[in-house]
Amino acid sequence: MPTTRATTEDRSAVRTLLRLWPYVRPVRARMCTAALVAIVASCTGLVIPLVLKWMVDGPVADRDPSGVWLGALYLLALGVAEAVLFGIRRWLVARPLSQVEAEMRAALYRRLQRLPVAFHDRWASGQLLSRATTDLMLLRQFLAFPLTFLLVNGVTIVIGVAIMLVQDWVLGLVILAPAIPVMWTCAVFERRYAQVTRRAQDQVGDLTTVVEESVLGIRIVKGFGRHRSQVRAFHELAAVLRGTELRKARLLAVIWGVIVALPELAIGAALVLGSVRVADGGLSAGTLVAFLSTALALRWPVDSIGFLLAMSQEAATATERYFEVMDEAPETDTDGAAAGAADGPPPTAARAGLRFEGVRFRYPDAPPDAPPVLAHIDLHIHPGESMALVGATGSGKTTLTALVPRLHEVTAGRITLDGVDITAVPREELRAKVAVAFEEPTLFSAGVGENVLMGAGDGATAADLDRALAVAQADFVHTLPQGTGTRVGEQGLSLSGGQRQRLALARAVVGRPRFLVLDDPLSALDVHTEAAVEAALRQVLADTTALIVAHRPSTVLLADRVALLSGGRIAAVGTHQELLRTNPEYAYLMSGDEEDHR
Ligand SMILES: Nc1ncnc2c1ncn2[C@@H]1O[C@H](COP(=O)(O)OP(=O)(O)OP(=O)(O)O)[C@@H](O)[C@H]1O
Repeated sequence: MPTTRATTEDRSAVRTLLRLWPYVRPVRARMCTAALVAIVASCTGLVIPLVLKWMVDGPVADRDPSGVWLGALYLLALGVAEAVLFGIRRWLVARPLSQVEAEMRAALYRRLQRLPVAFHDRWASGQLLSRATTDLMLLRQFLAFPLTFLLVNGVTIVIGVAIMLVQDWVLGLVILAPAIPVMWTCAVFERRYAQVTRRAQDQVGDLTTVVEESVLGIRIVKGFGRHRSQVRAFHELAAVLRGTELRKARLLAVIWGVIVALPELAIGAALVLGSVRVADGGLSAGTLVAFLSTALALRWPVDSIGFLLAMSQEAATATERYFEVMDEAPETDTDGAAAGAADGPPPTAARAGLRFEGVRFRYPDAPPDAPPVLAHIDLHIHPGESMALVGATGSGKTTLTALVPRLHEVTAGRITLDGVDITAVPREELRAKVAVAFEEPTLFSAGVGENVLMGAGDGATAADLDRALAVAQADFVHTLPQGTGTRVGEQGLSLSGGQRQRLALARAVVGRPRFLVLDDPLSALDVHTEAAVEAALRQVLADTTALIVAHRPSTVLLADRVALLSGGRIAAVGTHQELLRTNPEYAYLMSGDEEDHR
């Protein structure tokens, strides 16, 4: 299962999180206002101990009931002000942050659409899914809460400690004593937590992949009675994830223990020391009350640091995982020197059509010592000609067809359309010129008509749709409950294989492409339907240059000529009959039902 596992050891969480700035920038004013409001709210809480001091040393000592009531009123007003301010903060950030999350998700989706097929070959879909969902949710939570509160709590702690030192510097120093061990624990925690978080988030991605694969492959799972082993595999992965989450919980428990216990001990020590000094008359009771209330008011800001740091680490990991995808180079529109030649020289007879010149191709993730899938391909398909591509299974036919619309890039050599290097043609233009249909037809969760019209530009009409459906012998569409508006289920699973293939073929021909690349498009059809499709397709192919991967003589007969792919080269080119006579490999590949088609 391909996943990416980056190391987080040398990562700076701050530097990683700073990469979020371009997305946060548009809402920076609201974020700053919200942080300011939160700081004011938090500091409002610190005024309460000072009111308490005033009450204890004043009205309480003087036994003045009206002064005590006034003090109580002040305390109530401060409490209400604090609550209202925190409410305003929440209101300020909620909407802008969901906007940030939505924008980041849209950017990720845009990038995924633009990343080359080689990237998608390499990445497990669950890893991408978990980045688009869990990771982005973690980022929103970080921006809404820890980002603000690490700042707010930091400021509150500094102001609170300053107030305590001003009240009584000896007791203040007692309270400050745990600061160094707490900071050291935080630093160690951060490093360890970063690694475990990364592992957990990657494991969520793996688990998502297993769930997705077993849902999509439910027929295979059931058909082969593999449900128990699938459940076992899921349980095993879930147990690994649970172990990692428990490790996270243990780390959190340790830091929480240290962060809570040490300051509590310090408060206890300050309480004893302060009480002794009040008894000796060296400290007023009001000052001790104010001091301890301030210390208690700082408990939450200090205690929360543990989980705020944990959430920040998770957010840093999520950012890292997000940018692993965003940093991948998307498909460029045109490449280097060839760009600009798209308008190119007018095609001459020798140059027109589809040409492969010394094309070599190796999959980027193939082992370095493996031979290239395509070693040296030279092939010329004339304008309006249809060429069948025949070869043993695994000889590279699908690979060769994928090079024409640039789903993969040639390793060496070049492919030209009407004399123009395909790398010089903007991809959008190239893919408008070249239509494709693959053996495994993918349909999207949309209406049948929408699925077919995906193959045409915006100007396509209902007549174009009907023509394409007729060519592909897909008239069964009209008998569906809502005709061409009928939605096909996820991946079109509610249709038969042959029906899906015919829709994919209709999608390929609906835009009247100049070049057509078909990868064994009729393999799932019965002979009668195949013959009908071929008859209709022949009219389409009359003015289209086509490359058709074929396994069966019936499909080969669609084409004007046949190319035999063998050993990474075009071993022979000729008509079906010529090759049958002169090429033993071709004759062998076509043996079986060839007699019916002579
Ligand atoms: N994404 C990939 N990464 C690495 N190698 C690949 C990839 N896709 C295919 N291959 C390898 O490339 C070779 C050619 O595969 P390809 O699918 O082009 O053959 P094919 O002639 O179309 O086969 P078939 O007739 O069975 O469809 C095979 O050895 C295959 O293992």
